[in-house]
Amino acid sequence: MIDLRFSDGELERQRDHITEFIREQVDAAGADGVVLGLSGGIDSTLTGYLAVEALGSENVHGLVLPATVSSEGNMSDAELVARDLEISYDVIEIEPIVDSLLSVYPEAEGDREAVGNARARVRGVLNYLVANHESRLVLGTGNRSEAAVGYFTKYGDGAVDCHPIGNLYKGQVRQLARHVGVPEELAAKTATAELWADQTDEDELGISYETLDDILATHIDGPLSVAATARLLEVDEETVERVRGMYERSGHKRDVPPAPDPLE
Ligand SMILES: NC(=O)c1ccc[n+]([C@@H]2O[C@H](COP(=O)([O-])OP(=O)(O)OC[C@H]3O[C@@H](n4cnc5c(N)ncnc54)[C@H](O)[C@@H]3O)[C@@H](O)[C@H]2O)c1
Ligand SMILES: Nc1ncnc2c1ncn2[C@@H]1O[C@H](COP(=O)(O)O)[C@@H](O)[C@H]1O
Ligand SMILES: O=P(O)(O)OP(=O)(O)O
Repeated sequence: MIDLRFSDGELERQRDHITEFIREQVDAAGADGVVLGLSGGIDSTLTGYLAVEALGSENVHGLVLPATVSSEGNMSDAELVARDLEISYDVIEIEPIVDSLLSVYPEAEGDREAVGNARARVRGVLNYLVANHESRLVLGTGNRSEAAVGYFTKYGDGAVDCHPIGNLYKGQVRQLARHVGVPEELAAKTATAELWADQTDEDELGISYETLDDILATHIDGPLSVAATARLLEVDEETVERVRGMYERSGHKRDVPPAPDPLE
C-alpha cells in the first residue's frame, strides 16, 4: 500500500483551494448560492462543510431526499449535518415520483439497477428545480475515485454544475473531512450509494477504496505499468487490469456526449 495522505499544510491548502473554487464557480455564473443533496454520507457532508466555509450558510440550500431504501440513520445524519451547518434544507420523499415513473413504464418494475439509477436521476431533477427557482448552482459531491471508475449515475448524481471534491481520492475525502471538523462517526462511515437495500460501494465495486485509490494514483493517474503497480502494491495483476477496465469502460460518463463532425 502507498500513503496518499496529505500533510497538515497540504490539507489547509486543499481547503483554501476548494473553497476558492466554489466561490469562483458561483461568482462566474452570477448565481445566488448553491444547492446540494445531503445523504448523510461523507462526500456530501464534506462538500456541505466546504460550501458553507466558501459562501456562508445563508447561501447553501440542502436537500434531503429519502427513498424507501434509504436508512433512517443516514437520513437523520443528513438532517443533523444541515442543522449543524445552519443551512436551510427541505426533506422531500422521492418514492412517489419513482412510482409515478414506473406507473407509466411498468416494464422496469423490479429492475434493481434501472430503478436505483432512476432514484438518483429523480434527485438530480429536484436539485435543478430548486437551483432554477433560486438562481443557484448545483454542487456535485463526487470524488476522484468514483469518477475514475464511473461509480455514479450518468445524469443522476453526475448531473451537476461542478465537482468541488472531484480532485480528491476517497481516502483523502475522509482525511480532509476530519481536518475541517466533520464528526468522526460521519468521517468513518461505510460508503453506500443507497440506490437499493444493503448496497455498499466496496461490495459492488469488488475492491476496497484503499486498494482502488492506490491503483488509481499509481497506474491510472500515475506512470507505472500494470505489472509494476501490482508488484508495488502487492496485488494481483488481474485486480489492476480490472480497475483499468472500469476506467476505460466509463469514459463515456466523464466526456461530453459526442456528435458527428459537421460535413464540409
Ligand atoms: N457514488 C455513488 O455511490 C453512486 C451513486 C449513484 C450510482 N452509483 C453506482 O453507479 C452505477 C450506475 O450504473 P450504470 O453505470 O450501469 O448506469 P448509468 O445509467 O450511470 O450508465 C449506463 C448508461 O450509460 C450509457 N452507456 C453505456 N455505455 C456507453 C458507451 N460506451 N458510450 C455511451 N454511452 C454509454 C447507456 O445509456 C447506459 O444505459 C451503479 O453501480 C450504481 O450503484 C454509485
Ligand atoms: N437520500 C439522499 N438525499 C439527498 N441527496 C442524496 C441522497 N442520496 C444520495 N444523494 C446525493 O447523491 C450523491 C451521491 O450519492 P451516493 O450516496 O454516493 O450514491 C450524494 O453525495 C448526495 O449528494
Ligand atoms: O456521496 P455520499 O455523501 O452519500 O457519501 P458516500 O458515497 O460515502 O456514502
